[in-house]
Amino acid sequence: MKPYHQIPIKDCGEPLIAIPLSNFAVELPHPYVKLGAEYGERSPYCLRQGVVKALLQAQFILEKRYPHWKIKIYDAYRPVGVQQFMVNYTYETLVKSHNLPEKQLSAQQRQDLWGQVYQLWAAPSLDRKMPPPHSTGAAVDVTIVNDRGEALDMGGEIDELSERSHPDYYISDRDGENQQYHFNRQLLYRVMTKAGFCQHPREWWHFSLGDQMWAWLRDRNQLTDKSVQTARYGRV
Ligand SMILES: C[C@@H](N)C(=O)N[C@H](C)C(=O)O
Ligand SMILES: [Zn+2]
Repeated sequence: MKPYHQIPIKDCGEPLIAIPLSNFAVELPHPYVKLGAEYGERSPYCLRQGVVKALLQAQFILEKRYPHWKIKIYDAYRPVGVQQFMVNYTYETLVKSHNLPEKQLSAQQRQDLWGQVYQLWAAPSLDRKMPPPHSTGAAVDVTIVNDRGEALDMGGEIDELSERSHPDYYISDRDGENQQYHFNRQLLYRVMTKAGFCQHPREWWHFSLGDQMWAWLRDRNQLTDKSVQTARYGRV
């Protein structure tokens, strides 16, 4: 259980709608579909109506300052089944990277590896009081591409299991290249938060609006008067 799971959810009932992809850049084919994840009848490129509106606002803010630059959508809606698939996939990839058959791992080694997985991924819980953020249609993983269609270098990859995923990893670096990574991350942070999103404290690419994490972060960062915040989006 994460601290944000204490936040009560009062779902506002807004529908999941297709993201108007022509306004953005998109990672295609979808990275998790490529790995074999099954989405059923819903596309990964949909979000709650209010979240799509905010994402369009973020795109507007970006292109006002940088004409023809685009927010690039890596992932959006994710059913709990896909969350489970990605959690398992990440664990199996970690095991392989240790060059050991899973059966030979000690209980401690297994526990450590699962700990690393859950540093990055939310638990694939079916409990309606603690939905994985992407299963609410309120979370989106994004980066930025410039007017030549090139992704800005953020000094780390989306979904990277490392310290470099921390949004402020390069903050105190005065070295030229690392400073540029921090600048690029700051640009993404600014356009998304100006549109109302909150950023995951450990992942430079993950933003959400209206889910439990968002309500908890707003409370923590004192962005609201109310001491008890409520999430407006639960599991779809
Ligand atoms: C791992 C990344 N793609 C992500 O979305 N992480 C958050 C915490 C999640 O799993 O909801
Ligand atoms: Zn995410």
